[in-house]
Amino acid sequence: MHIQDNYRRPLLSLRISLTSRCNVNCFYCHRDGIVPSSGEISADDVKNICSVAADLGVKKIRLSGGEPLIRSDIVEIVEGINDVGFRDISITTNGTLLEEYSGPLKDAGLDRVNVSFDTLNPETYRFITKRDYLERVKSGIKSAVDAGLYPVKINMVVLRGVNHHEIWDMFDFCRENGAVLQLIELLKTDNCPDGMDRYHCDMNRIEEKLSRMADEIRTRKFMQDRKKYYIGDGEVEVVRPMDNTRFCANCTRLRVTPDGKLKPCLLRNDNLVDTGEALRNNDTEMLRRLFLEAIGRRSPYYHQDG
Ligand SMILES: Nc1nc2c(ncn2[C@@H]2O[C@H](COP(=O)(O)OP(=O)(O)OP(=O)(O)O)[C@@H](O)[C@H]2O)c(=O)[nH]1
Ligand SMILES: C[S@@+](CC[C@H](N)C(=O)[O-])C[C@H]1O[C@@H](n2cnc3c(N)ncnc32)[C@H](O)[C@@H]1O
Ligand code: SF4
Ligand code: SF4
Repeated sequence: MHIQDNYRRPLLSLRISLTSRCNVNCFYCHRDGIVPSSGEISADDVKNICSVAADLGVKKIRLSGGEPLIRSDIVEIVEGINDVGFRDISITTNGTLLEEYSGPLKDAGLDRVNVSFDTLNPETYRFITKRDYLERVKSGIKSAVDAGLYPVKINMVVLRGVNHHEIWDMFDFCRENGAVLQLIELLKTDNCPDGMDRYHCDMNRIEEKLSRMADEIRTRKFMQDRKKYYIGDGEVEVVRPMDNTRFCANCTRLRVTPDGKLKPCLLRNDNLVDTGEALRNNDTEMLRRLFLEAIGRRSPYYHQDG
């Protein structure tokens, strides 16, 4: 049984932001739409939240942030989630600490990772992240593939004038390393700094080219109707959330902030549901009620008449 929201969208997936902290500083970062906070829920809290989510029909857990791998208890967190039992446990990471963690995370029950990696050029990498970790990320990606995390997806935010000309090099890099390329449209949120418009890239032209080259195109129904292009032995997925009513109409996610608030939508912070008291009192019934409240507050951010 899946609980549906008021727009008949089932709740299938929970995205937990484990921290607002990060060890790099990407200039475009929306931090998963989260207002930074210093509080971080414990590994036990994460497990309790996931138990209630599983009871309500959630099948997939995604850990994100900030940078989730800077949590020193990240392996314990994944073990706890794995004990509850889900079809799919994944992490979105910048990959800088992945070489150290791929094996332990796989052993703890992690299924897969998405690694944010926008460029193969060291200068461009430094321009985007303000750090020199490009080689570390490459090693991290290889270690994830070697550890058997599958699929390993490479998240490339397409930035006009910065990396848009690198798409095919990234596609080759992914093919050579057994990863899937995920092209992401730059999203402007309240969290993003000003002046981002000049980096926004028209994804239509990219998708037209992918369509011409693809041997097969598939649509991910319960994943916001995203398109997947199969080209030779490679695979490219395109994520286009901006002003995309179909994307929101097929949204099946609820989020959790680092300080334990349920967040019905990436792009809103005015309808959060605080679970602090329920977590402190270990009150599963109350936590369940709060989940239902948050599900009731879910609504498509971009919609036909708005
Ligand atoms: N508007 C919007 N954008 C999202 C949402 N979830 C993810 N995104 C965007 O999608 C990009 C990739 O997110 P990931 O955390 O790698 O996960 P994913 O691609 O959604 O998940 P999988 O394809 O299952 O691996 C991010 O850059 C976000 O900007 C969402 O719920 N709403
Ligand atoms: C906020 S990060 C958190 C997890 C981790 N630190 C990482 O970078 O993968 C999650 C994803 O959001 C993407 N992202 C961040 N800001 C974005 C923006 N303005 N538009 C589109 N995607 C963005 C990142 O590239 C990354 O793939
Ligand atoms: S690594 Fe992730 S959280 Fe950190 S700044 Fe980059 S996109 Fe944001
Ligand atoms: S409703 Fe739209 S913007 Fe909000 S989380 Fe879902 S897909 Fe993202």
